[in-house]
Amino acid sequence: MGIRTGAQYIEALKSRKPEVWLNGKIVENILDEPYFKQPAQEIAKLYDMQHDPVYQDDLTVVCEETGERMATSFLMPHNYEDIMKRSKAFEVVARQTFGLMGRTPDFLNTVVTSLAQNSWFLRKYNEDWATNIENYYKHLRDNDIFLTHAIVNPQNDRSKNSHEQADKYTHLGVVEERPEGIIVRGAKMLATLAALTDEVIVYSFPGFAPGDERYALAFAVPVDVKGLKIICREPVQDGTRSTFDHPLASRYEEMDALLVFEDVLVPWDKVFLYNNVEAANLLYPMTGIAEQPAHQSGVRGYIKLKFAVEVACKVADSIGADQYLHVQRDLGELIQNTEVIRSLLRTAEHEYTITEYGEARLNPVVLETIRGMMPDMYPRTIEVMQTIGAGGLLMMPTEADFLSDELRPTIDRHYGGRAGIDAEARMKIFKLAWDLCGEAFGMRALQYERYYTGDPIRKRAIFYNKYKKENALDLAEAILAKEDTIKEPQTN
Ligand SMILES: Cc1cc2nc3c(=O)[nH]c(=O)nc-3n(C[C@H](O)[C@H](O)[C@H](O)COP(=O)(O)OP(=O)(O)OC[C@H]3O[C@@H](n4cnc5c(N)ncnc54)[C@H](O)[C@@H]3O)c2cc1C
Ligand SMILES: Nc1c(O)cccc1C(=O)O
Repeated sequence: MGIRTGAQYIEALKSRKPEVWLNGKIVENILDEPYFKQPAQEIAKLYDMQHDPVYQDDLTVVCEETGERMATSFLMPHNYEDIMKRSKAFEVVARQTFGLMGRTPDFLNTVVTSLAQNSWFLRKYNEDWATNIENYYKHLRDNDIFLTHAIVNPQNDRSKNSHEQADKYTHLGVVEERPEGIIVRGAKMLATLAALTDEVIVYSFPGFAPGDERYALAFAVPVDVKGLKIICREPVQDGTRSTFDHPLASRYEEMDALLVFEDVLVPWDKVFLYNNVEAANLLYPMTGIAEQPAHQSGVRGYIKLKFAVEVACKVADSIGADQYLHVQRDLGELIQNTEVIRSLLRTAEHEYTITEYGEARLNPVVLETIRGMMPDMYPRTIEVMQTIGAGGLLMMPTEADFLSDELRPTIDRHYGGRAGIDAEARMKIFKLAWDLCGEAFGMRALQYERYYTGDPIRKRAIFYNKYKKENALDLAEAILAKEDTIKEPQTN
């Protein structure tokens, strides 16, 4: 089939009936539901862009195996050129949604591409797991499937491992083996966009202990598989809000969901890992899924940060507040933050290495530095936006007010900004800002940057411990040892 169009993506959505729960009811038709309509169109647009001559050479490449075009995010990176092709594709996608949709198809394409490129790891444990992930990659690539994922156990009792929870199947685990596959039961979170995807892949971040064998698994199923409940969180928009009043929330809602598997059959050929605590703990660090998706996340996060910083600058400029020294200082800080992330991305890409299996990987220390800094930089941007917009963020007439002939002259008189910024121009900027820094939509977007890659506190601690192990702190050691000449660092 090759690359899909937006219409083909929408047709596939229509052809399925996943069990999606929203506000206490099962959604009969996803696309009739106002909450999902616009976000589905945003995804469809990305599929259409793959066919647009303006974007096609960035978003797609010709697959060496099939001779057909495939999404660039399915390209297995072998050299710097591949890295930069992927980087450009990530950026083109991110710009279309201002980085606000984190789980566009390219994200999980990179996850599965990385797993398949590193199937040697699974093959060490089980030949079938390796073959299964290789075939699954081809299935996604050749049919341009949109995937969601659920890799975290729900927060039931974080002080206990999965096998110690109150119920054996609070967390997702295997109930029994059958000739045709495994039966799985229990919950996983936090499947972003699940209702709008074709299939779901399940695996886990490390953290399994002996006794957790039944929970140590990885597999994929269609989202409409029998027994799968997709329970959506409360929406941040109702699908009918004005695009004037909520330019972002009305378009880029990425609905998150808890997935509850009630005795779902996973066929053997879709099982990628099972009943093996060691393999489950090593999957993340050994298969490139700690690095390759971080490239997409880094590029997307950079675009989102840059966008939010630009909005903060517009807010300040529109009311003349950027004439004040402290506002200039804060905005200067935000702009420098975006430059730090941009520079780190280029460094991570430039300082790539080739693994013994021929995979090109970005510098992991630099990637992890981006992941460590974004949970501080993005909230800081939002904080600055809130403090510059101040009370004005709450003093905004609605689109309906603007449309009132009686009220409009008053609005025009009292809601304008500095010279040259009329009421409508200022309100458009402030409404954009409020979607980012006040609305539930913006708070979810902030929570995403804090947590999408895991708990930032533990991630920084892991980073420190690994850094300490791998670096000799040789400058400090040299002075402590009173060396006359300082040795040059070893390069590898
Ligand atoms: C908007 C959004 C979208 C997301 N999308 C997806 C998605 O599509 N797919 C997906 O699989 N995941 C997704 N994630 C989930 C994400 O992977 C998790 O939120 C993330 O891994 C953090 O885990 P947690 O939320 O369970 O927090 P927890 O790990 O429960 O942490 C909660 C608090 O408890 C502390 N804590 C908990 N356990 C420990 C411990 N062992 N040691 C020390 N401190 C501890 C933490 O420091 C933290 O302060 C998304 C998250 C968000 C916010
Ligand atoms: N956040 C991630 C995810 O959801 C899947 C795979 C990798 C990551 C990551 O940030 O490393």
